[in-house]
Order: sequence, then C-alpha cells, then structure tokens
Amino acid sequence: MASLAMAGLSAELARSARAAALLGLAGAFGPFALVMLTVQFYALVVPTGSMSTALGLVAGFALVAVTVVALGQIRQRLLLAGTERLVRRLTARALPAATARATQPGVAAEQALHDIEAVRRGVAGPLTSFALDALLVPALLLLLATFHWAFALFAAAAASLALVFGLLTDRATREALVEANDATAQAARLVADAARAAEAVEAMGMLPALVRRWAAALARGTGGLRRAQGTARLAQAASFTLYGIAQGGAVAVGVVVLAEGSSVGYGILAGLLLTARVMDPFSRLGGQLEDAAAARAAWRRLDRLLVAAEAAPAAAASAFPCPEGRLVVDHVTLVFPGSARPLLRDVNLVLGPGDVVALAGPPGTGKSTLLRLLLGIQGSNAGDVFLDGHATAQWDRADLARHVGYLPQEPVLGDGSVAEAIARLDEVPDMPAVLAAARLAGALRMVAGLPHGFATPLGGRVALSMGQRQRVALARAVYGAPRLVLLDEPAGYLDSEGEAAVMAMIGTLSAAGTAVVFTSHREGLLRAATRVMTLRDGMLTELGERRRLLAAPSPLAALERPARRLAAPVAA
Ligand SMILES: Nc1ncnc2c1ncn2[C@@H]1O[C@H](COP(=O)(O)OP(=O)(O)OP(=O)(O)O)[C@@H](O)[C@H]1O
Repeated sequence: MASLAMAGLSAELARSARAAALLGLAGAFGPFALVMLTVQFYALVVPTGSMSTALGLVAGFALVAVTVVALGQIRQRLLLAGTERLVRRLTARALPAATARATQPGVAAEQALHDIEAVRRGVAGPLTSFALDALLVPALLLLLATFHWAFALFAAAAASLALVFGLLTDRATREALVEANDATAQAARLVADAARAAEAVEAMGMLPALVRRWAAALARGTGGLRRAQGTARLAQAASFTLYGIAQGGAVAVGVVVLAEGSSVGYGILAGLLLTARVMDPFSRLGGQLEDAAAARAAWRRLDRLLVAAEAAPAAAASAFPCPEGRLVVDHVTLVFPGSARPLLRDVNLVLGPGDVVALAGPPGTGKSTLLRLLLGIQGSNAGDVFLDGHATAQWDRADLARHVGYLPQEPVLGDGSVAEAIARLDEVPDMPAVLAAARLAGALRMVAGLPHGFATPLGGRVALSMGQRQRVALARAVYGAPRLVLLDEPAGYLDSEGEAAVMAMIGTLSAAGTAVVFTSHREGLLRAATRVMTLRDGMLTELGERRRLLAAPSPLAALERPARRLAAPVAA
C-alpha cells in the first residue's frame, strides 16, 4: 500500500502530467496545420502562381511555427514547475523520515537524496517529453488514415522499427559508457588520493607508479568513450537513413495504392511530412529507459520509507530548556549493517554536571562511534540517550546543538575566517564569545600570531598546521558555553604544551559544571578525567577512579587488567 504522502504527491504529479498532456495534444494542431497549409500551397499557388496567396501561406507557416514553439515552452515550464514542487515536498518528507531512526543517518540521508534526484531525472528528463510527444502519435496516424489507411499502417510499422532500433543502439552504447565512466572515476580518485597524501607519495617514491596507473585508467576511459561515441555516430547515421527510407517508403505506399486504382489525394505529401514525426518519439525512447527504471525503483524505495515513517509513532522534535548536563545512556546497542558483531553492546552510562569521562582503549573499539551516538548524530539499534531526561533523538537538532560542543578527530573548519569557524560558521560572530572560547581552548596566542588574527581566512594563502587547526576546532567546541562537551582525541595533533592547555580547558569546563567526555590514546590526558572507561567487546567498562589511576605507573597499563562492567543507569 502506498504511503499517504506519496499517494498525495502522485495525485499532484498526475494533475501536472494531465495538464502537460493536454497542452501536448493541443500541439497536434502543428502537424495538422503544416499538412493543410502545404496542401493549400500545391492546390492554390502552384497552378496559379499567385504571389499574394503565397505570401499569405508563408505568414500562416510562420504563425504555426511560433504557436508550436510557444506551446512547447509552456508545456516544458509546466513540467519543470511541477517537478520542482514535487522535489521540494518529497525532500521535506523523505529526509526526516530517512534519518529519524537510522543507524547511519548520514548514509540514509545520502540514499534518500540520491533517490529524490533519480525521481527528478525521471520526471523532468527527456523521457517525459518523448512520452508526451508519443501521445500525439494516434492523432497523426488518424490524420494519415484520412488520406488512406495504408499510410497510417506504414507509419506505425516504421515507428515500431524505430523503437527496436533505438533500444538496440541504447544497449550497444551503454556498456561502453559504463566502462568509460568507471575508468574516468578511477583516474579522478587516484588524483584526489595523491593530492591528499602528496608528501607520502613523494617520500616513498610512489609517483611514477601512480602516474602509470592514472594514465592507464585514463586511456581505458578514453577508449570506452571513443567506442561509445563511434556507436552513437553510427547509430545517428543509420537513424537518418532509416528516416529517409521511411519517407521514400511513404511515397512507395502512395504509388502502390494509386496503381491499385484507389485515390490518395495529398496522402503522399502527408506521408512525407508525417512519417518521420510518428517515428521520432519512439527512436528517442531507447536512451531514456534506464532513467525511467531508476526513477521507478527510487520512487518505490521512498514510498517504503514514508510508509514506515507514517506507521511509527510521531516523535515531534522539541526544544527544551537549557540542560543541566545530566547525560544518561540507557541500554544502547549498535550493529553496523553487514557486521556480524555489535560494535556497542548494551552500553550504560550516567554522567552528572561537571563529570569528566575519558574513553581509552585500542583503535577500532568504537570510541568515536560512541561519542557520535551521545551527540545524536549516530543512531542505535536499541536503547536511547537522554540529556536531562529528554531523549536526544527527540530534541530539535539546532536547539540541541546550542548546548553541546564536539571536536571530531579531523579538525575540518570550512573556508570562512578563524572567527567564523570558532563561531560555528556564524557570519556575524559574537566576538566576546569567540575570544572567550579561544582563551578557554588555549588558542588565543596562536590566533593573535596569525597575519590577520581572527579575520585570517582559512581557505586563503595562510595554511594552518594541523595543530593550529585543532586548537581552532577546540575553541569551536567550547563556543557558546555548552553544557556537554565531547572531544575525540583532543590532543591528537598537539605537543605537550597543547596537551597541558587541553587539560586546563577540561578542568575549567568541569569546574563550571559542564560534563565532558573525551577519547585519548595519550596517557597524560587521562589524568584530566574523573572516570576512565574502555570498550571491551562492545561493552563499556570502568577502569576506576582518577586517584587510583594517578597512582598507577602507567594508566594505560590498567586497560590490560580485568575491569568492572558498568551497571545499567538507575533512572533517566
Ligand atoms: N558508518 C560506519 N559504518 C560501518 N562501520 C563503521 C562506521 N563507522 C565506524 N565503523 C567501524 O566501527 C569500528 C569502530 O570505529 P571507531 O572510529 O568508533 O573506533 P575508535 O575506537 O574510535 O578508533 P580510533 O581509536 O582509531 O579512533 C571500526 O571498525 C570502523 O570501521
């Protein structure tokens, strides 16, 4: 059963299509008028040589041409406006539905956008115009039949032949095009990878091998493209020949009919003018069928998504008062699609205002994923995360973002100024808040030393080091005095002085009642935590109090000792 939303959208789309089809049928007037004017030309001008009649008919031809173009334009605009409305409404419904309970909201959103684009291409693409043109065909065949049924029959046969020919050409070119696209994409990936790791490529002498691979991929791409273009050229030439043969065939049909003693009137002329027109939409349908199939499949996927969203209980996103900072993770389990084992298994955690939790442990155990889950940008298969008793999944994202700070492992900052980056891309940054955040993150001196201080453009010629970027990203995380701060490897790119600044920052945040969770591979930083935890087989386990860790010769060595599994939270 179709979702209510999709049923509404299909009805609206059908209305637009009907209006466009009616306009298209009105366009049938073009070929009718063309045939009639040509007939009049032979009937009135050829025998008499009347200049005034000829001029009148030429004006008639011009009027018909202008009207046909205008009708075509109106039809196209109608279709585009309908498609734009459809895409807007589809996006507004499908995106929240895709991300609401997804384990990977980013991936789900990308798939939904991809599907919406496929629907857009299918609806607004050339296929719809060809399909609408095809609606004219019965009218054209009827016109031909008024002269003699043989002309209509011949045009229908020619159109069928054009369709078969179009489909065969489509198949022949598609394979070569797919190969060419894959090879070109591979070449582009090689260049992008080489640019990202330029120094490693140079240092390890990989450049000549990389260039060889790139050249081979490019050659494969060019070869595929050449083959596809060759086939397309051949097909075009064959198509013109087919049109020519069909027009000649219409004359031959006329001759045969005349030889049998029947009258054809101006049928031969009509056959000449209209047979190619009847064939046209069918010969062009071939290349568009793939888009149509993709659009249909995308529509069905979006429909399933909306059916599930309509069946789910409404979870209205709400804005809540400024949180105190009490975070509760309640029985959270996460299994990535395609993975045999859960990455997070029945994870429980209670965090009060000012608590500082460090997540330590080997790479790949799920620390960064757990941070994303706490933020609500990563969904779970079971369990929930609550901030001050409200499920973060139900919290309006923009509103929640005001209360949380996040430092991702890669300090990506965008291309605004340093101040804009700290102010979370606000184009009019609150400068006192920017300064306070930079001071808290220990970034003030570094930013002041940049050529244009806080106005230094990040996309400009001044290239910030990874350490400088991380300090700016730290300032961004604490901008606006959030109640919950999550830091993924906050000293990952910093020296010992930077690490000390991060420790001081965490201490200040904690004293102000902000809850902090951070991941770290660095032993020194673990000392900033009030509790140190690790993930073992997806389960969150506590390593002990800070005092015991401080006493340990190596806090990370404690990771090897048996640890205590955390109990479920008592209350949300
Ligand atoms: N979106 C995703 N889809 C599938 N698997 C994922 C996804 N995100 C992370 N993973 C996998 O989950 C595992 C844990 O990744 P995560 O980055 O959370 O580990 P980590 O403990 O933070 O590692 P590190 O200490 O190296 O940062 C990895 O094996 C990773 O490949």
